[in-house]
Amino acid sequence: MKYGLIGRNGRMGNEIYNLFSEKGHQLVFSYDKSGEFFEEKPEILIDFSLPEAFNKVIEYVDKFKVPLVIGTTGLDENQIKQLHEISQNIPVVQSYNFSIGIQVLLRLTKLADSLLKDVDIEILETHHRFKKDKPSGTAKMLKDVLNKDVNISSIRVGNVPGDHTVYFGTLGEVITISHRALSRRTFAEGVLKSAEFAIKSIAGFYTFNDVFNLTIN
Ligand SMILES: NC(=O)C1=CN([C@@H]2O[C@H](COP(=O)(O)OP(=O)(O)OC[C@H]3O[C@@H](n4cnc5c(N)ncnc54)[C@H](OP(=O)(O)O)[C@@H]3O)[C@@H](O)[C@H]2O)C=CC1
Ligand SMILES: O=C(O)C1=N[C@H](C(=O)O)C[C@H](O)C1
Repeated sequence: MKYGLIGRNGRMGNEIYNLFSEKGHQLVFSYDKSGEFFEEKPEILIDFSLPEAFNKVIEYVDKFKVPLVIGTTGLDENQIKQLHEISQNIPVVQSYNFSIGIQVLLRLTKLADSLLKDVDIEILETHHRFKKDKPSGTAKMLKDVLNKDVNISSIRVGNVPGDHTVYFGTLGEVITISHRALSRRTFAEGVLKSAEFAIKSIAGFYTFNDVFNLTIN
């Protein structure tokens, strides 16, 4: 596929570019703080940048009228609302985490919560020192599936790609459910699956859960 990448020069942009190149996909457009690269109209846009670039993302989606896969975290309510609005005309796949393992962690978290009574629940997320947002988007997704007021602790150390743990503590025992991304390649692989999914889909708002469901059914 011919794709466009917003945030091409970043850690994730680089990982996505390497994986997509290995698989024979061609970067024909990119946008970063340093400016724009344009070779031809892309068939799909991918955004892994920062919320500050969001207006440009919407502008480019409007211009190219192609599907969007967006992994940028720290988006506000209004930005999420805008993604829902544009999804009336194009397929949008949005997720704060594109790893398969986090899909499993979300399900395990929901299951543990449904089975335990009189339990204290805490979420801990650990990321590299360069991460700008806190708490992580994934921690917010975990809180959303629990659908209750759960405390999130955040640690920023070294070069950790992304660790998430949910603690369930009763007076007699503690269950911890953890996920560790070993590298950013795992996210890039999810992005590739999502791009292939989006290109074949009709307009609508999708998440990585929809992409994951296809891989297990
Ligand atoms: N959903 C998921 O699975 C994952 C999501 N993420 C999220 O992806 C995003 C990127 O992460 P990461 O690659 O580590 O971040 P980096 O800081 O390494 O990269 C950010 C990229 O965005 C560009 N950028 C930043 N601000 C602007 C702006 N105002 N206008 C245009 N371009 C801009 C930067 O351009 P320049 O280089 O020119 O400064 C850079 O290319 C983050 O939001 C992160 O939380 C990360 C991993 C997985
Ligand atoms: O910024 C990162 O690096 C990551 N961000 C995502 C998040 O905020 O949840 C996903 C992953 O943990 C890596």
